[in-house]
Amino acid sequence: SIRKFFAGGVCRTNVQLPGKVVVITGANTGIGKETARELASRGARVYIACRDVLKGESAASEIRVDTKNSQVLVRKLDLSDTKSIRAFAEGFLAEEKQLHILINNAGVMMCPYSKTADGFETHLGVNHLGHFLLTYLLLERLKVSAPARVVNVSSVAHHIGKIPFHDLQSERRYSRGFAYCHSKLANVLFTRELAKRLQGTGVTTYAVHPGVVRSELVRHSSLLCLLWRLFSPFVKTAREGAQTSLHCALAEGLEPLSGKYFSDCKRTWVSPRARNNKTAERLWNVSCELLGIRWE
Ligand SMILES: NC(=O)C1=CN([C@@H]2O[C@H](COP(=O)(O)OP(=O)(O)OC[C@H]3O[C@@H](n4cnc5c(N)ncnc54)[C@H](OP(=O)(O)O)[C@@H]3O)[C@@H](O)[C@H]2O)C=CC1
Ligand SMILES: CC1=C(/C=C/C(C)=C/C=C/C(C)=C/C=O)C(C)(C)CCC1
Repeated sequence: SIRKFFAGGVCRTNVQLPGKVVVITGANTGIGKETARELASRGARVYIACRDVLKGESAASEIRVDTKNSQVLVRKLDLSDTKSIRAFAEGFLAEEKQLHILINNAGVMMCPYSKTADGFETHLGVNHLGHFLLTYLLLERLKVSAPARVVNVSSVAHHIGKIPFHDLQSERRYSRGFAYCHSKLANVLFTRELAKRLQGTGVTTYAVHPGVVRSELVRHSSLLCLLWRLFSPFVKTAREGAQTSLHCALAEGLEPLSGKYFSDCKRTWVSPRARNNKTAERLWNVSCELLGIRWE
């Protein structure tokens, strides 16, 4: 019963997905892979968008066998390179007329200071800007497929994040823990602003905290690796961690809660900074400037 308590909320909807198209970033492992497995088992065509196609293929073949759904496809997407994001989107748009569910799941945590191919600090570049650009490029397909949903996997860590507009690339000061928290706050603010701009389109969006989950996310921190192992009965499995993403992607009647943040399959409070419309709008504008896009 202790395990059951820590396993958290469960996605209880029976919605089936024949004919539906799903893209999940970082679905070769961890929470993303389990999300992909469940959506494939419900009959969707699932695109595993990942930076390492070999790892993606190994996850996909396991899911195909497990779910008896042959429509699990792997495509290259490196969120640390806008050229790769554009190439992925171009390929996808040529291949698919519809997109019903986009799950922005991939993430990095506490990596040593580095920059993406476009000169963005890696947490900001991969966790926020990469998904921001991907969503922008796929948005028309989501709109024509409405009702459609965008799920952004954030974290409870957003509570200690803030958006350092004066030093967005952390060039003056870098803390790998805080850089992660800032990027997860950016996910919540992006969700909030996106929901506002998508009103009336039939596309809705949700931010998610999956729980504390056993996965490869802690790979850059030996302390967290140790903590995760020591407290393993209290840490969710990846399947348990996928439940809130699945709930936000599938549950009926969630549309009025577009832009909100969920944990354990329930709407949950966000930090005051994550409720600031001015910050959300400013982050939106700065993100467009950095990426060289016009997104009204
Ligand atoms: N685990 C936890 O306790 C928590 C996780 N989260 C969030 O959940 C999400 C999933 O994380 P989780 O499954 O735990 O972690 P994992 O590390 O197991 O999975 C992360 C995925 O993101 C991919 N990824 C990393 N960088 C890039 C990139 N540049 N381009 C494309 N894909 C990339 C990884 O690919 P590769 O395998 O090639 O490295 C991997 O597929 C993240 O957004 C994370 O912030 C939030 C709160 C807690
Ligand atoms: C205190 C404590 C824990 C540590 C929790 C931590 C450190 C959570 C970090 C969450 C992160 C990094 C989220 C990522 O987005 C455990 C191991 C659950 C066991 C119970 C006691």
